[in-house]
Amino acid sequence: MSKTRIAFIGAGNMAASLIGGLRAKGLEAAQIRASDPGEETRARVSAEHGIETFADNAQAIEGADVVVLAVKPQAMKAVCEAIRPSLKPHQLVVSIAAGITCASMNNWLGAQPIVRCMPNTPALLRQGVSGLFATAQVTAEQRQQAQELLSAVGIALWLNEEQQLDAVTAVSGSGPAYFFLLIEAMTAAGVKLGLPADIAAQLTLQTALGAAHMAVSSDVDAAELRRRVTSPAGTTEAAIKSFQANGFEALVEKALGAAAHRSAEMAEQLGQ
Ligand SMILES: NC(=O)C1=CN([C@@H]2O[C@H](COP(=O)(O)OP(=O)(O)OC[C@H]3O[C@@H](n4cnc5c(N)ncnc54)[C@H](OP(=O)(O)O)[C@@H]3O)[C@@H](O)[C@H]2O)C=CC1
Ligand SMILES: O=C(O)[C@@H]1CCC=N1
Repeated sequence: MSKTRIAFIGAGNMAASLIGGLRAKGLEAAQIRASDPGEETRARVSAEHGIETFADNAQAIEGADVVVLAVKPQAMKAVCEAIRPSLKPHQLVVSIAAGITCASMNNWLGAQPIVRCMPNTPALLRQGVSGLFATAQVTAEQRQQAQELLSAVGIALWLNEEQQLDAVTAVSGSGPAYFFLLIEAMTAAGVKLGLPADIAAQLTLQTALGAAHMAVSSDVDAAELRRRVTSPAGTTEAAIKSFQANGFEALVEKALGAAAHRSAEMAEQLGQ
């Protein structure tokens, strides 16, 4: 990765997180370029990361080893078709767009080596996790380049089946939003139980942080950690029983199913 040149098409939230991670990992500013139609976006990314930015996608990809497609799924077809004449066969295309298949991208781009992946927003703090899938055209060196790109902002996990990216999107791509929803709901419940809002928020946030640290660093699983909090006939048991009587696990399964279904549906709707 030390000499790899990377071009980002789209310089929004996820691209900025990835660029920040790469710069923190020691990539030179000159190795990274980005293009975006927004003048303010370009100025912000340039100022924050010292990289060159372009309004023209074709200019950004000139000389790049890796081209990262970081635009909204709805913009992918037009972006791919527009850059097709400028791409060289050896350039690796890495897509982070939700619900856009490699087959669709190959239709729009031609027979380009493609890695499709699904990162998440904690990438901003280099605490992200990504699932990655490579097409058959991707060389071992390009696989390594994609691995290093995504592991600059967290953990990178390879998948053997592209379809599994729908599940990755449901679990970790969208996942931060579920934890934020739980934080919102616990804070609101704490307030209803009589706590000042700032105290309820601090209690909830530090509990989320502490629990996540424990779950990551402990040598026992989450079920055992939960058991250790749950005293027989105590307060936790009362809460867990209430969650489960109201179908908590089924609710989570249904919600993640809806996200995975939407990912597959987007592939159908946007992939033509
Ligand atoms: N946000 C998340 O949690 C995650 C997002 N993703 C995926 O990452 C991708 C980007 O998402 P995110 O960063 O949140 O979105 P953003 O909207 O923040 O970033 C996309 C950027 O692309 C720009 N853009 C639009 N059209 C073009 C074009 N033709 N050429 C170049 N740039 C263009 C947009 O400009 P403008 O705003 O002016 O249109 C915008 O600045 C999406 O495909 C999403 O599915 C993946 C994992 C997690
Ligand atoms: O909501 C979305 O579609 C994107 C993909 C995963 C997170 N955000």
